[in-house]
Amino acid sequence: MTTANRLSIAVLGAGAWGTAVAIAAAKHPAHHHVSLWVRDAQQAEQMRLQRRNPRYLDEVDFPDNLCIEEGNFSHLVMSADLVVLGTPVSALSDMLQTIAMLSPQAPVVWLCKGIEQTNGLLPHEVQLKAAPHLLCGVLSGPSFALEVARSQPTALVAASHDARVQALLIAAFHGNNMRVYGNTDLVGVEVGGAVKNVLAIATGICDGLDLGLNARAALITRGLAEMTRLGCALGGRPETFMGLSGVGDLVLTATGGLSRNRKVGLLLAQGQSLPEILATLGHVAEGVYCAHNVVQRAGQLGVEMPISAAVVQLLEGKTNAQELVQQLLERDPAIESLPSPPVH
Ligand SMILES: NC(=O)C1=CN([C@@H]2O[C@H](COP(=O)(O)OP(=O)(O)OC[C@H]3O[C@@H](n4cnc5c(N)ncnc54)[C@H](O)[C@@H]3O)[C@@H](O)[C@H]2O)C=CC1
Ligand SMILES: O=C(CO)COP(=O)(O)O
Repeated sequence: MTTANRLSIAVLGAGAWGTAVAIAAAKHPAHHHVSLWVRDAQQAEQMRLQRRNPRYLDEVDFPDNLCIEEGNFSHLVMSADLVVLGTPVSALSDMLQTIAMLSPQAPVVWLCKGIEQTNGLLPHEVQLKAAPHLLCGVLSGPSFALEVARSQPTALVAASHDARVQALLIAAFHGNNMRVYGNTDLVGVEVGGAVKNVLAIATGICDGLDLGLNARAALITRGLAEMTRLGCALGGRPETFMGLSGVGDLVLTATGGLSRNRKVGLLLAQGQSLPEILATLGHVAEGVYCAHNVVQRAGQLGVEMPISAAVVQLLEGKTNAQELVQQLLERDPAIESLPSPPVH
């Protein structure tokens, strides 16, 4: 740390969320020094000239203490008090390996929400495989990039097994219009972040077919039961799914007009093909890439996830939106099984 409260923060990856998080850190009352590393040199040049990100959040100006960087990011990682990875899940393994080589002691947190497509690992499992000795954590919770960039009130979860990483995340982001809550349940927080994306595709389909608000509430509630079952089977704590990274992010993403995953569902319901949708979306919709792995991991653990399984069938072109709804409605009657509340 450079002074008592002022941190040097390197945000690697300048998509919508990396950019918004960099803006939030730079606007923090401690006036952190923030470097936002951009992979694409042309985009970096535009951002430096315009002092905003014309590709993703073009209405929000960068504070003066936010520097745009490109090229080799070694110096940024080696001089940072905190490294924030703003890239999608697909880039996590490579980024962590590179950082571990550059600065094995660097505290690193990721922002991505999903499961790695190639081997079905949650982000912290990717880290354990790729760079097991790094000090790590995840920042998650209900947070649309545009609202964070505009400094609208937001509450997040900083999850890490390491109290120093939690404290750094709180020092970096808690303040002004952002509240950051500590948590040690990495599994629960990451399962929430991954599964809510799949469920947001489902509610997008529901709303795209105009099935009504009753249907949407049912999908969210039964979706939360799916998320909780999988998360607990993987070792997460049931109460985490009642928190910001569970029901909080599920409600936001499943109902909010700014969600890309929900948009995928809306467009699928209108009859567009997945390749068409992905070609025009302009952002990563992690639910598309992790739905299969969510269902596969659930299957390995004997966990039933009918809504997520139906989304996978639709994404794989094995059913259409109307058939998917029929399939869910025709399931046998069941007892409403809910996870027991935690005993304190
Ligand atoms: N946009 C949002 O509101 C939120 C997004 N997230 C999560 O954050 C992650 C990133 O999302 P967005 O920024 O919205 O995606 P985005 O689609 O807006 O941007 C992704 C960025 O990552 C860059 N990128 C991809 N691979 C890279 C690599 N190997 N090295 C460097 N840069 C690379 C791309 O060039 C692009 O700029 C996703 O996992 C998403 O689920 C989490 C919370 C909120
Ligand atoms: O994670 C998010 C909000 O918390 C963003 O969701 P989408 O990726 O669906 O836009």
